[in-house]
Amino acid sequence: MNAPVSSPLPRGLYVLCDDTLRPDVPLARKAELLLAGGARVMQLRMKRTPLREALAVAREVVAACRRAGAVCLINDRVDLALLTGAHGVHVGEEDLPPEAARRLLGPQGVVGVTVRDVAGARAARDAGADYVGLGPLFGTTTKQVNAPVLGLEGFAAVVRDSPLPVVGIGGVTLENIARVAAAGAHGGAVASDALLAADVAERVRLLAVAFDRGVQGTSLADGGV
Ligand SMILES: Cc1ncc(COP(=O)(O)OP(=O)(O)O)c(N)n1
Ligand SMILES: Cc1ncsc1CCOP(=O)(O)O
Ligand SMILES: [Mg+2]
Repeated sequence: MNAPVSSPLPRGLYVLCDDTLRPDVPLARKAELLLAGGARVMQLRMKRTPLREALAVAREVVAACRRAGAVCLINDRVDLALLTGAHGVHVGEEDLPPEAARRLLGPQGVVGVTVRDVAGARAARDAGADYVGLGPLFGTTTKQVNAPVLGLEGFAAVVRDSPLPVVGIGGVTLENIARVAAAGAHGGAVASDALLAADVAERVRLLAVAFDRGVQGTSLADGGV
């Protein structure tokens, strides 16, 4: 068990503003709805947006996040993060390595890295990452992931020994996010459960409250406040 670590990322709900879900809705509108629901951490995940359009969209979304006081991370692209003044990036094994992301962003930039286990989390720490994204926690259709589903117990086991704050991802929903928080997650990353909701802003509100309730559940069980 590692000692608690401080993080540039606020603990709580972590939303993905994703271009593969509801492609009929512009990303800037999705970001507006997610922020209206009180999102504090947003990752802009553009998998099918042409690069020049992605740059323009990222400029809009980063500005909206900054106005709302939310942290904005760009998925995959360190260049877009630098050009738009985003707070940081999230990178996985098909992206620039975390050492390179850190070098380009400098000490203040937030670097998140996808990992599958404790060894990955330690390597991410050594590479200068601020947090790790760990999944898939549950089944998901948003991304085809070539790794086994961890489930809550597998997730909690990695969290216990991770030297970095852990954001859980993959199939996180309103139904399970409190348990993800209670398992020790620093963040619960949600894409489809928020973006496919009839009322996106209201769903974000409920998800954030449920995560916080899960955190409190843990501290109560630990004899805390
Ligand atoms: C918080 C968080 N964790 C993991 C991922 C997955 O990143 P990656 O493995 O690079 O896959 P893509 O999202 O790029 O398809 C993530 N995006 N966010
Ligand atoms: C990007 C990513 N990486 C692992 S699962 C996933 C998608 C998460 O989306 P959802 O919240 O809809 O399961
Ligand atoms: Mg990636």
